[in-house]
Amino acid sequence: MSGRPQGIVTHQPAQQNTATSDDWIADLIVSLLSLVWWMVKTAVLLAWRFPLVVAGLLTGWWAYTSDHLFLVGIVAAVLVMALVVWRLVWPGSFSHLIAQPAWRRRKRRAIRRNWPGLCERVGLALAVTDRRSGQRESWTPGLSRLRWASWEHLVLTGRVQVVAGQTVDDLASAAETLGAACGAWSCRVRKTGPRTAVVTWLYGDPLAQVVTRLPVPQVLDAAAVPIGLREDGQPWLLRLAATHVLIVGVTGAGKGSVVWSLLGGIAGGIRDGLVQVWAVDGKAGMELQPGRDLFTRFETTVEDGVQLLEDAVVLMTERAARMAGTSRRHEPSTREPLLVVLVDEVALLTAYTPDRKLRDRAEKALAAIATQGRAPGVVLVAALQDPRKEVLGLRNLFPTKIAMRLDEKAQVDMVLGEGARESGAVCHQIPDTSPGVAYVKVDGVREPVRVRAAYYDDQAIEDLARTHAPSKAPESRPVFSVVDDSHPETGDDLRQEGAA
Ligand SMILES: Nc1ncnc2c1ncn2[C@@H]1O[C@H](COP(=O)(O)OP(=O)(O)OP(=O)(O)O)[C@@H](O)[C@H]1O
Repeated sequence: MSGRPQGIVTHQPAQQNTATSDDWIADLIVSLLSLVWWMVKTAVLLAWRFPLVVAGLLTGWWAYTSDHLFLVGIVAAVLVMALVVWRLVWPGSFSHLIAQPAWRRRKRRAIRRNWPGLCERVGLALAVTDRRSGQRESWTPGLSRLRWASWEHLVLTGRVQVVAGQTVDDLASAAETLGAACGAWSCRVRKTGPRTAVVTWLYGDPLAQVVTRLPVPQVLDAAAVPIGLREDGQPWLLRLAATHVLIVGVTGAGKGSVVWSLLGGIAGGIRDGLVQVWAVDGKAGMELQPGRDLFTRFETTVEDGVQLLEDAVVLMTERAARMAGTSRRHEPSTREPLLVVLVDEVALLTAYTPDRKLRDRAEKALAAIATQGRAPGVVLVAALQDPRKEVLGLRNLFPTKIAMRLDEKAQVDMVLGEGARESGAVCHQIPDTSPGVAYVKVDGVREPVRVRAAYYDDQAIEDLARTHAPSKAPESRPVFSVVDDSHPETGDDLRQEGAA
């Protein structure tokens, strides 16, 4: 019994020796391949991260081995001198083509590389205990798609996914600290999903300069009217279709520039008869008079202004009755144009006029338009200085709110809604040297957006009115008749009260 196993045993060492030598060769090949792979990877990484240093070293090596050291030295010295001269004589183009791209690359790389550390420092790291090992680990939100959204305005954006156990609100609360930690003057967080957000770092302020007048769109797009610039350097496009717009700001805040930019943005539609603007300027026409030719109706007294609002309600009611059962969405046409009811300093109608009956009629007509005007294409655009409730009780009926410079920080939430100031809308901190700057809050979108309206000077307004006045052809005007008897509670009601 014991002999056979012995034979086997004596054979085994020979088998083991072959296997060991095979393993040894395989290990060596694997190690060599790993080494080569590591060297290639490191070389590519170094060339990618430090292209100039690697190019310099390679050139130096080549010059040394091929006896061209002197020649290369001369070329290098000439290059350095050329750069110095460029920097001194044409600092603008040097900064634009050399310094800024290098700075942008460094900045982006630094944030990407230091992201976990940055998150830890601003309180965005979550300590988690590993279930198997029992060890404490630090989890930080993931960062991807980090890129410069605007080179000109130095806007860097990245997609951030918070870790399970965090919310986008946690990220938003850390935005200011995160911005400062990254050396940005401002940082915004825009939620894009339950756990994802786009983070925007602003290294420059595109709104610091006056925004020049935008080209007038020749084709009406009431869903995206160009008004100016957003702080991320993108155009500020305002939805006018199916909404109402409230513009609030102290005197001199630049409400006029929002109004004129808006009129400029729809001027193509006004000229083509697709939009009608009925304007009320209770300050005897002082503000809106230069654009008189753009308006189908223009009233300059409180009494006439209130009448205009009531007429708009009649038109709205008629149109709604016509649309009932056929269409739920108004499409602007020359027969049924989008009606923009523009009221400058709406408080003159609702609060400051001593005639109580007139105030009530104004409130009632404004409330009717604000609650029922969107579907039949009657849009209210109102400008206001004082946002208190007793001045304009129905400010919450405006889905789009634009808050410009305000006196007190409590007024921010008053205009834009609860939590707007916490979300970064610091209207009370807008300097009086930046007229036209505002925060826009649209219902359904969490974060207010900082913007600046383009500036229209008197000449620009005059040109706009001259070149885009609506055609006087009778067929381009909507039929405006007394309201149908079947809807007495809205149109007739108001009309009778108005006449009283
Ligand atoms: N977007 C803008 N860019 C640069 N300057 C502007 C802008 N908007 C307004 N301004 C300047 O600020 C001044 C005040 O603007 P504006 O009259 O529009 O303010 P407002 O809010 O309408 O004031 P008020 O309520 O007293 O009428 C203007 O004379 C103009 O010079």
